[in-house]
Amino acid sequence: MSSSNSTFIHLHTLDLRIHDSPSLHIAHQPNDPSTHFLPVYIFDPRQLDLSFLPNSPASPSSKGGNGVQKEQDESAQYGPKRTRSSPLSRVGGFHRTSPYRLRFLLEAVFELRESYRRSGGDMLIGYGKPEVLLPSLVQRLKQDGEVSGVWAQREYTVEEVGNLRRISEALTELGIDLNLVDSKTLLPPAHLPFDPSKNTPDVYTQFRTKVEGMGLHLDAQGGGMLVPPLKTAVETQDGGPKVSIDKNGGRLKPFPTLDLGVIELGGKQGGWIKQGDEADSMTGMYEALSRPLFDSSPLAGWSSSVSPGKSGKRNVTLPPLHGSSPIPFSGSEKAALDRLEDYIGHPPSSSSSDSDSGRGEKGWVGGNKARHYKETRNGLMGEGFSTKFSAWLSLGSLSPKEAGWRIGQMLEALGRDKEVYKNVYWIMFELLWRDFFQYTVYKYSLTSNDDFHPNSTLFNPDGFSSQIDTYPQDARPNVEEWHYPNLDDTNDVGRRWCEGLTGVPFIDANMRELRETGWMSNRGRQNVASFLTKDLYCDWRIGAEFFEMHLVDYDTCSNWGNWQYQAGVGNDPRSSRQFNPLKQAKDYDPDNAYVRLWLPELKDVPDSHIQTPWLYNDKSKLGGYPSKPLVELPQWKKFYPGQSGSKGGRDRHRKGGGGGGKAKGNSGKGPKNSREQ
Ligand SMILES: Cc1cc2nc3c(=O)[nH]c(=O)nc-3n(C[C@H](O)[C@H](O)[C@H](O)COP(=O)(O)OP(=O)(O)OC[C@H]3O[C@@H](n4cnc5c(N)ncnc54)[C@H](O)[C@@H]3O)c2cc1C
Repeated sequence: MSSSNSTFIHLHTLDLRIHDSPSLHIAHQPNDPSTHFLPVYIFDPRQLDLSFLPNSPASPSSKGGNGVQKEQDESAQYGPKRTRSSPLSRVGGFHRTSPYRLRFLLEAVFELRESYRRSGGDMLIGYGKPEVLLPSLVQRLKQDGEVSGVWAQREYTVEEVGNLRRISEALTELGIDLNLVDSKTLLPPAHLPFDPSKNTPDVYTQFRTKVEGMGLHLDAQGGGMLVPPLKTAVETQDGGPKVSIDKNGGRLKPFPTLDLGVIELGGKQGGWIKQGDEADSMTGMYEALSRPLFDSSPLAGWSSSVSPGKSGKRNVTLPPLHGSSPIPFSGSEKAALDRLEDYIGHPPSSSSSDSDSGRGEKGWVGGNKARHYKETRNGLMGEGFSTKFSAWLSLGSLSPKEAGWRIGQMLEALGRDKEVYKNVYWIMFELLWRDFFQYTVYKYSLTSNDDFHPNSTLFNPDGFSSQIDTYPQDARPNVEEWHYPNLDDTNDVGRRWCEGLTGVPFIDANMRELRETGWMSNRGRQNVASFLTKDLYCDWRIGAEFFEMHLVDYDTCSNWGNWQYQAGVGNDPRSSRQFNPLKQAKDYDPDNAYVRLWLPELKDVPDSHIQTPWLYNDKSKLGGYPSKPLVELPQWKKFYPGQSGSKGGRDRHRKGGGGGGKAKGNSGKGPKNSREQ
């Protein structure tokens, strides 16, 4: 590179996409001085055990979640200015990333590199602490030219903000700025009608009312609630998105020439992936990063579809998806955009034949699933009952603005049909929940100067409740009375919950599905969280960490925020939220298909007793399933076989679209119901 070269570096973190990319947009403005565009992704030892990659920092060995583990170093403490140093969770000692989560991440990362390559550029992949790797890269680039700046997505959570801050400090020493862009939420912080760091309402309905007050009309100048996504990519015919910008002749600025071999990193600090390295492919990287996962399998093990065979040989291909997975998708940006198309559809293009939708309806193409979303969203089985956008949103391979804008377009096109409007708008309603949790966490983690809040409470047992008063403190659970699970004890109720062995089939089926597929429906999540915290009275953080390990859509704000909400230590406006698993099974698994799918050992138990096997006389038919539930509550009795609330003579309900049980519990409740999630 000549000294007139200037490189724009974008550090990809949870923004694994090229569509709606502020960095691509900024780097290609006429006034931007950079001559080259260098995207980077770095696997971080705080998320993944990197021990099997060359020159890697050794990670603390995992207990695999077999005992409550408190890390001894200061990183174990939750609080300002502290971060963790290990890829294990703090309370349960679980791996933070399961093989399925890893698969989804690798697909997103490596496919992103393909998108850059398809566009004439490339992406650098490294492993180690970004605050160590990035400065060494900058120093190397500065030998031959300039670095115009390093850019990354703004985050709102203590750990991620701490990481960005360390990067910023290291770069400042080299005279380089770390610039942050807002690409994480549907509604960017500067667009909100309040200062999110101080005034995010504590109750969802108030949050929603304020933002909806801006109007849903799609205003290209950003006058309405929604902000138009940036047009930085187009779909190609040959299998994926490609960078396309309205400046620079539509072309991506070139990738700089780099000799990675000469970038100096201290011993055991990680490295950059070079062409031909074993880890220079999805499967190669999977092999290195999954080894520690199989070397210490967690409580209840990994999915039977990914576990090493009996010979002990590891799986060296990407783990195959479970045959009944409700999320049979890749983590790539292309898969995200395909899903958006499949679920929502698109406006007719004037040039193509789809100006008439083919459904006898002008103005919109496709979107059949979205048209029924509100009716199906409480389903449990199949891919179609809900959008599944969360998995791509969590990694940023789908832009929330892109999704929201497309939904807004559909509403504009079809809004006169009240039924369609109600169904489609409910997706927006849910996306706003996501923003609500992002900004709640922001408010209670960071101040308006982006300093750490002195009392960050996202991960503490009493959650936000020490700071907010959505309902009286004396109606909150007493944290002192909680059971702190001993996961080494096979009889511990917290452990039995993790293993899907509580003896309550509706709960256990959901927990088995989570382990087997990396997914659980929203209905299931609410139920198992309520059961752990309200029925078993366990520390909710075990549940949040177990979810973090397994969920392919794990998102810090949505996960920990929802867990607090369910546990009664968050910003739920209602104190009495407790799900009755038998009523829930009756309403949402009316023909028992869900429980039968995930608890095959109960195959010989008749329908009359499959949700209450402890009441079945012939215990020999339980196939090893617990013969007694861990708890039995009086309010369940109404739903026992033969009782007034039970299914009686096999009352079969019609199935909703996409294979999900039609949500009975919800019908008739419009978006005015603030508590509905
Ligand atoms: C205990 C618990 C833990 C959860 N952990 C996570 C998590 O780690 N990551 C995550 O993305 N969601 C989490 N959720 C929220 C919700 O369950 C999922 O977002 C939803 O099930 C994802 O499926 P979907 O994309 O098909 O959602 P859809 O029903 O299609 O909704 C569309 C989008 O709205 C957003 N959304 C919907 N419900 C919620 C909600 N309650 N909170 C925040 N956003 C919401 C999601 O982005 C989702 O993709 C959790 C909920 C509970 C009760």
